[in-house]
Amino acid sequence: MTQKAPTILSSKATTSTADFICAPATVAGARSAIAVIRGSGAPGTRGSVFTALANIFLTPAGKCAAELTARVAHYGNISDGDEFIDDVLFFRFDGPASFTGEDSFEIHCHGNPLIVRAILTLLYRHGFRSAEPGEFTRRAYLNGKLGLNAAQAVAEVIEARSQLSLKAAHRLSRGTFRSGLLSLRSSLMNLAADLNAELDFIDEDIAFATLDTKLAILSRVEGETQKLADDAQRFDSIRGGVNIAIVGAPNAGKSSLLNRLLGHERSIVSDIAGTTRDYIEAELEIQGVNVRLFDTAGLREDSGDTIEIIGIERTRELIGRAHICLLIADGSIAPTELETLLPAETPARLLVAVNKCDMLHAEWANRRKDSPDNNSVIYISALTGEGFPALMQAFAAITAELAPQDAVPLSVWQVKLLNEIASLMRSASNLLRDRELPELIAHQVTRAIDCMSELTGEISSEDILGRIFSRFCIGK
Ligand SMILES: Nc1nc2c(c(=O)[nH]1)N(C=O)[C@@H](CNc1ccc(C(=O)N[C@@H](CCC(=O)O)C(=O)O)cc1)CN2
Ligand SMILES: Nc1nc2c(ncn2[C@@H]2O[C@H](COP(=O)(O)OP(=O)(O)OP(=O)(O)O)[C@@H](O)[C@H]2O)c(=O)[nH]1
Ligand SMILES: [Mg+2]
Repeated sequence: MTQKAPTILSSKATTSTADFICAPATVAGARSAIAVIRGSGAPGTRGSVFTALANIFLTPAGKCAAELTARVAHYGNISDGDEFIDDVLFFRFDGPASFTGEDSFEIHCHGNPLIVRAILTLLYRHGFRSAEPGEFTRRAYLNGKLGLNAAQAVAEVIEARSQLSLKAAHRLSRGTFRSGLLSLRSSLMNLAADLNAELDFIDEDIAFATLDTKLAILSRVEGETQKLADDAQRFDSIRGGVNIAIVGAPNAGKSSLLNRLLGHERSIVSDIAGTTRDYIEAELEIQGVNVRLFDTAGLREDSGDTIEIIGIERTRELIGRAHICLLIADGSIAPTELETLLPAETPARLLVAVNKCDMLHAEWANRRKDSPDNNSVIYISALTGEGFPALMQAFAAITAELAPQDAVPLSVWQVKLLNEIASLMRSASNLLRDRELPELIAHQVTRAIDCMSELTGEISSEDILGRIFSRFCIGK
């Protein structure tokens, strides 16, 4: 499980890795059956984390942490001198066979914040300090227990709000992103070696790889890094959820639709046109995707009501932020031109649903006969639920396009590096075609190799580590 420890440029770490750290690993401040406190630290002149616990934890047989076997649950008491604090389960992990790679332990106590507080206070008095956010995972990374991408993925796994995000996080931790980049990097390294060799034999005019071979490598790296960057950006836009704005003429059944999707009466429904004034937001999961639904004020051009006009303005704003604009037509009345109600320029994908198909107007019925349900128009009834499976399928099809299948969650700095590599590849290709000096081309290639090492965490800096691990919660 252990890999080569990374190279960290600049050693200005904000916190010392020699410290003994501790933190709650479960939600702090909440009551639960059990709470977990973890601690970690490498042994040094003042002994190990286990000897530091000597006056805190004892088993009924009178054994202290330093005398216990690793990786076994030990029952015992935590006490502060004569004062009993809690009876707990204690786990000891001996470095390097631990999550952090250091000597570490877990205390599983009763899940009361008062007890957690008391145990932490006791640990602080016995040589531990509170861990920084992400410090356990940071240590695991520094000790070569996980790659940087896998460490990043830990935060994503905890943060994921949908199955979609969870899957993307798993892809990041499984290392396909990393191994893909390492393979691209090794082909660039071969290319750089060739270019440098050409430099050495420049007078003899020996080419080590043909121009086409070199261009093919550059183009492959460009294509793949650009795709990774684009996919990550597309994924990022729906990470917080896919926004679906339900819009349409007043009384079309927008609120009824929201309520049916949610399975409860969230929005007020009435036969009075203009019932919904301000938009209403609700969250749900559709086929593994986190969706934010917005029920909006009906759009009409001739409203004289000041509040309704403000509501309509807000609807238009919302459409501008939506991924999907679900336009609801009232199927019980003759079709009217609805698209004119929408803002002309919107990045949102348009999906039209004709509601009230349980009492379809003759003209709609004729249209339906001519062109039955298709990907752009779906007939539904918010009253009976007819057409909802087709609606769900249409949502799923659009989100599948919005969310690339093999995307991984990346940070802004990583997307920037990927874009930089792609652009270096383009300029290197141009230099090659212009028969420029190999050293100029080698320079671009070398820079791209460095970018790749940063992306996979082979090389890192305190700055990058700070950015990654500060996003974690304490205790992770
Ligand atoms: N109680 C508890 N549950 C947990 C964790 C934890 O730290 N404690 N984890 C923490 O995030 C996750 C599991 N991840 C872990 C990863 C590595 C090791 C570990 O001890 N690794 C050793 C031995 C591996 C082995 O036995 O093969 C090693 O890498 O050498 C432990 C947990 C999720 N569940
Ligand atoms: N028959 C039938 N009636 C429906 C259907 N959906 C909604 N209605 C009725 O249509 C009326 C308007 O429904 P709402 O959900 O309030 O419509 P809305 O689009 O939110 O209206 P505003 O908020 O005013 O813009 C109510 O009387 C609903 O009961 C449907 O599928 N079939
Ligand atoms: Mg409404």
